[in-house]
Amino acid sequence: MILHDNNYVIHAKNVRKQYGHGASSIDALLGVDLSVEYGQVVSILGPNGAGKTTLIEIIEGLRKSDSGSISILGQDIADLKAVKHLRERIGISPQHSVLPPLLTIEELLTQQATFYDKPQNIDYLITRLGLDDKRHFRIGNLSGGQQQRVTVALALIGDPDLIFLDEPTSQLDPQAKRAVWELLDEQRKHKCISILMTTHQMEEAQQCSDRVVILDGGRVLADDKPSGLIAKYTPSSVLEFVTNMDADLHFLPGETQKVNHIDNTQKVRLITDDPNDYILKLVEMSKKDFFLIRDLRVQNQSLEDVFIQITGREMRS
Ligand SMILES: Nc1ncnc2c1ncn2[C@@H]1O[C@H](COP(=O)(O)OP(=O)(O)OP(=O)(O)O)[C@@H](O)[C@H]1O
Repeated sequence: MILHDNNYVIHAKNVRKQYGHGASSIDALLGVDLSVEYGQVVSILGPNGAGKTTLIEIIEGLRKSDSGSISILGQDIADLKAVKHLRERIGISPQHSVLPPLLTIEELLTQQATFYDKPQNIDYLITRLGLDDKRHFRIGNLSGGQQQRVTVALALIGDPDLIFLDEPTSQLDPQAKRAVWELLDEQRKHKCISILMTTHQMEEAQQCSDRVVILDGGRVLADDKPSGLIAKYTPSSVLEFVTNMDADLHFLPGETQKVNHIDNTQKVRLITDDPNDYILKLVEMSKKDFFLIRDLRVQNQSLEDVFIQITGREMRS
């Protein structure tokens, strides 16, 4: 089946993949649908073994699916002739890549740039990825995190329209992660690039994506904007404050948690759909009697909570 859906830069339908045969076979993908609109960043979020790399590499054309149909940039990937000319428009940062250990960063990027008509500026990529002081280092002498940033540079060097990133920041410290995401954001602002990435970092998926696809056991369990997932699966907020031990808290529901502190105060924690109602009441109470309120805060639930809600377990388990 040929898909030419102009709204989607990626359109995958009913993708299936089994590894091996018989009793020891593994169903890695059990009929996955996934679409990415032009200009979107979509994250595939899931625990180890969920099928993320299998899915992204099938879409990239690096692995073969057993069945299903996939189009990228409007071309059916089964049509090898048609997709050949798309190579220049696609950038790939694989999870495991073998880089030439004897070349320096500058030599590798300069060499790769010659494969493209309009490559990006090498100095710009090196600087924005925080690799200035390593540009003349051989790749084999770089740390895992530095090599990972080189892989991101290689994905961007051809100035692609569509980028695939398989766990692009898994080995990076917070500062390097920020550098990668600021660079990708900058690229998005100036060009209409689309990104499909895999991650098992909730925070990254929540902050960086227009949409999150939660994959587990080879199935898509949820697919929505991060805020949409949180609103759908965890509508409640957490209200927390510290108050004196003898504060009159009769207006709070029975399931409110209270933890005593040694300084004669208690931390109160309440899950509620209407934190504002309780905040107004607390303000009112604090005016009447001796009623301390300190460290009052309302926290929205996170994608971590969504994952637990959907799968019944934490990501790391
Ligand atoms: N080449 C392969 N041969 C056999 N089984 C494989 C192969 N590649 C992956 N699998 C199996 O398929 C399932 C999905 O693996 P995949 O690597 O796609 O998951 P993942 O979500 O990317 O995991 P991780 O977060 O650990 O990278 C796993 O059970 C894995 O063991």
